[in-house]
Amino acid sequence: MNIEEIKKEKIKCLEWKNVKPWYEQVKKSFNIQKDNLFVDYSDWFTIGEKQDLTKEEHEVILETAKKLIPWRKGPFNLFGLKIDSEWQSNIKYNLIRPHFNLKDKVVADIGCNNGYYMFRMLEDKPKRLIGFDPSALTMLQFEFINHFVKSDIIYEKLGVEHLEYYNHTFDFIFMLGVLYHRADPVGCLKSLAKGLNKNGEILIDTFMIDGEEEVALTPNGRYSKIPNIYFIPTIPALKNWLNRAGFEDIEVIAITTTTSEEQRKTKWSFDQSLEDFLDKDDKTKTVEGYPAPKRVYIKAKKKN
Ligand SMILES: Nc1ncnc2c1ncn2[C@@H]1O[C@H](C[S@+](CC[C@H]([NH3+])C(=O)[O-])CC(=O)[O-])[C@@H](O)[C@H]1O
Repeated sequence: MNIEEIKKEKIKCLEWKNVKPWYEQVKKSFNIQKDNLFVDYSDWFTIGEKQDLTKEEHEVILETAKKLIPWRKGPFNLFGLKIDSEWQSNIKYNLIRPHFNLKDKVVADIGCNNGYYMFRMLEDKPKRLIGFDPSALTMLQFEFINHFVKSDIIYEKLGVEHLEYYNHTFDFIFMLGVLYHRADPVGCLKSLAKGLNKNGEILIDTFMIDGEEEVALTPNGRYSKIPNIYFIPTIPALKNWLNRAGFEDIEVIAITTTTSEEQRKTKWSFDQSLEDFLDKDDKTKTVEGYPAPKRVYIKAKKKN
């Protein structure tokens, strides 16, 4: 696989009929040049202050942010404009935060969406930070925000399937909320192992079901109205997958049930959110009758 050729091919999406209008709008925001902006790396990832911009510049920021709806991950505060995304991603970030130190490490965030976690990870001063995500919309959300942050984060419009062919390996790989989207989860975890340096580590989260049996739920069609969910394992089954993929020291760091505090409709998101995905009369079930979304967070090391 020639990764440079794939990258060139993928970037052509900026000319696609549905993507071009987003890109044209983002380019307008690139005309706003500001230096030494205030940055706050906390829950509302904040760049710049209201007084930094003229009225016309504020209008461009607002128009661009609106054009790039839905904002699934965040929240961001851009020159006082509060982009309150569907997910309060700060809840996930704060949960995983005590479990890593990225100082001087080469780090990847696979399925990085618009880069919210990567922007927050900058506080650790990693040696290099690279996000992989095949979505054009989230890439443009990232480029819009990063134009003002001016970080050296690299956003690759690539998927986890490209990781093992990338031009270098990583010390630490995050892959949050991606494994259930993969039809071959063990193969996907093997790609993570191939993408790691010796002694490399991963931190992942995925949907899980309760139980001690080594089994996985395979939804028939949609799960929580999401079309591409393939396997939802018990924790013992997930540990077997990780073991087969070449990981050891497998540590469960948290188990959570998604709440409507964490995922909800906002004016920056789609029309539907968690409350529409669960059974109206029984919030422990999805609309399809499956167990409601529960996530397990795992840290593991590559076997030597
Ligand atoms: N082949 C692929 N390879 C990598 N990423 C992909 C692929 N296909 C889709 N994606 C991307 O994976 C992300 C899944 S969301 C998790 C976001 C964040 N990590 C979070 O944990 O909040 C799911 C969720 O919200 O649970 C999206 O950004 C897709 O574009």
